[in-house]
Amino acid sequence: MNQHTALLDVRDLVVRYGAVTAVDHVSFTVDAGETLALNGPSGCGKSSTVAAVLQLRRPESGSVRFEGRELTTLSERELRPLRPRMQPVFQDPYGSLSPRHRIRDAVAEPLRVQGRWDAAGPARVAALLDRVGLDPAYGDRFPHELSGGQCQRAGIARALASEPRLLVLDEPVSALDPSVRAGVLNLLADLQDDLGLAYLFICHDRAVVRHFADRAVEMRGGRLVPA
Ligand SMILES: Nc1ncnc2c1ncn2[C@@H]1O[C@H](COP(=O)(O)OP(=O)(O)OP(=O)(O)O)[C@@H](O)[C@H]1O
Repeated sequence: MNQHTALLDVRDLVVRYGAVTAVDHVSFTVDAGETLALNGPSGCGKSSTVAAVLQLRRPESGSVRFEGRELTTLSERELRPLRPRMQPVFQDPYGSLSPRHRIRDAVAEPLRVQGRWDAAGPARVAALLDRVGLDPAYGDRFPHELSGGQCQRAGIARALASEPRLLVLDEPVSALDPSVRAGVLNLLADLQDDLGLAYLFICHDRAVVRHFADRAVEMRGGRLVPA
C-alpha cells in the first residue's frame, strides 16, 4: 500500500467564470520541501489555479487536499486556522503590502492576527527582516521607500511570520529588475533548505523554471500538457 501523502494534492480542479472554463480538470501534487513549477503562457489559467488552491476562489469542482485535509468543503471559519500554513507571494511586490503601514507593522500583522504577538514580537520581526536580507532598520520605512526587490523580501518576511509549510509564489520575480531577480531566487532557495518549505512556483520563464524547480508542469488553455 502506498503510504505517501503529498503536502498539496490537487485533483480534477475546475474553475469557471461564467461560460469561460479557466482551469479544466487539472491535477498535480507538491511534496513537503519540494518546488513544483507551474509554467505556461498568459491566460492559460495559472492565476485561477493559484486562487483555487488558496481557496480565494472556490472551484467549480475537484479536490484540493492540503496536509491531508480537503479544503474545498471547509467553511471560511474552518479554513482560517489552516490559511497561515499556505501563504501566497504575488508578482507585484508593492501590491502585497499596504502603502499606509510601515514594513515592521506589515510583518507583525500575521503574528497579531494569529494571537502570537507578545513581548518577543519586535525581536521576532527584526529576525524575520534579517532572515530575508533586509536591515531591520528598514522596518521603520513604508513600502514606497523600498526598492522592488527589497519590498518583495519584506513580503516574503511577512509570509514567513505565519510559519507556513507551502508558499504559493505567483511570478515572484517577474516584476523585478533583472539584476535583483537572482538574489530573491537565491533567498527562496536558502529558505527552502533551512525551513523545509514547499513551493508552488508560478512562472512563465522556462530558464528560471529549469534552474529553480525540482519538477515542472505546463498549462495550456486551462489544461496540463506534457512539460
Ligand atoms: N475574473 C474573471 N472573469 C472572467 N474571466 C476571467 C477572470 N479571471 C480570469 N479569467 C479568464 O480565465 C482564463 C485564465 O486566466 P488566468 O488569469 O488564470 O491565466 P494566467 O495564466 O494566470 O494569465 P496571466 O499570466 O496573464 O495572469 C483567461 O481566459 C482569462 O481571461
